[in-house]
Amino acid sequence: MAAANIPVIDISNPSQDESQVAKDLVEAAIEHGFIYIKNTGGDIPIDAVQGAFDLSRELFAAPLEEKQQCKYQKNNMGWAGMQYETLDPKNQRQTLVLLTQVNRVFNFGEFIDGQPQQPIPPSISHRTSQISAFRDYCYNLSLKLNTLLGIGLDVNPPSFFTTSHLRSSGPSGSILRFLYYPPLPLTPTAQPGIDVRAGAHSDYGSLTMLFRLPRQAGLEIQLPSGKWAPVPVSPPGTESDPAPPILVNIGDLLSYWTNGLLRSTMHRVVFSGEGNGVEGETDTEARYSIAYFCHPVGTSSLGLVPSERVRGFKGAQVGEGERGVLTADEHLQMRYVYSVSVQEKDRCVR
Ligand SMILES: O=C(O)CCC(=O)C(=O)O
Ligand SMILES: [Fe+2]
Repeated sequence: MAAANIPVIDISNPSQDESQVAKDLVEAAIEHGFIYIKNTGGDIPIDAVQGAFDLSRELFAAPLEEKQQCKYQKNNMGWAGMQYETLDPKNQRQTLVLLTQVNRVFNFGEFIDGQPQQPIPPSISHRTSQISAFRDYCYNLSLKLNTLLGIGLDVNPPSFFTTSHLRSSGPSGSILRFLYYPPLPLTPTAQPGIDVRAGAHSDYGSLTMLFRLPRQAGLEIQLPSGKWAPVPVSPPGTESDPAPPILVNIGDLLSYWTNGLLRSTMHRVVFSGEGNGVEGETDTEARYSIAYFCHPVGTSSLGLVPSERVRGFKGAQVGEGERGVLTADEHLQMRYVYSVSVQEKDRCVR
C-alpha cells in the first residue's frame, strides 16, 4: 500500500525564511491536514521525548488497582480502555467481546503551578514534574505552530491564534495523552483488515502533536479518494534524525474556525498484517504513542478567522452569517455530545 505523501517541514532551522516555512505549513494543512515536523531536538529535547515514553511504559505497567483509582472522568482526564464494537454487518464478528482491550489511554489535563489537577497512579507520582515539563514543551511548540499558521494564513493580527491559546488567559481543553496498544499475542483473534487498534476518527481540538516510536506501524489517514494510506513513522529524509518527526494534524475546531479551509483528516490505527504496511515497521509488539491535543482557551470565540484567505474560501460549509459563533468550550461540548451519539455503537471512550 502506498504511504501517505505528507510533507516534512523543518521549523527550527534558523537559516530558513519564517514566512516561507509558515506558507509551507499552511499549504500542507489545507491539502493533507497532516504535517511532519522534523525533530532534531530544537523545540523538544530528544531526551524529554524518550523520557516521556519511559514514563508511559511505567504507567501502563503499574498495578491495575492504581490505574482504576484514576478512572476516566467527564472532565476528559484519567485512565480508560477504549472499546470498539464493530456494527458494520460485514465485520460483525466477535470484535465486541474479544477485542475490548484493544488499547488503553491516560489523559493528563492541565497542570496548575506544575501540579496535576487529577489523581496520578502512585507508581509514577514522584515524576509529576517530568510530566509537567513535557506538557510545557508541547504547549510551547503548539504556540509556535499557531504563530506560524497565523503568519501563513495572513491573519490580522498574525498573533491571533497564539493569543487565543495563551494559558495565562484561562483554562482550555488541552490534553496530554499516553496511549498503549497491547501486543498481538494478547489479542490473538485480531484480524488484519478487519480489527483495528483505534477506530476511524478526527481529533476535536485545534492541533494535535503525535509522537511515535521507530518501527511501530499502524497509523493510517483517509485520502480524499476515501482510500486509507499508512503514515510511516520515519518518512524519507528523516531516517538519520535523532528522533522520528512529530506528526501534527489539524483538528475539527481549527477546521471549523477556518470554515473548512484547513482540513481535519480522518485517521485510525490498524493491524496492517504481514507485508501490507510500511517496510521495516511491525505491528506485532506492544505499541506506545503520545499525543498532545491542543485547544484554545475555553472562552475563545470561534467567529470566522480574520484572514482574506479564509473569507475567500469557497469550499466553505456555511456562510459567515449562518455559522453562529461558538466558544471553544461550546465546540468541545458539541463534539462530545456528537461523539457519544454516533459512537454509542462503537463504545469508544476518548
Ligand atoms: O496512536 C496513534 O498513532 C494515534 C492516536 C490518535 O489518533 C488519537 O489518540 O487521537
Ligand atoms: Fe487522533
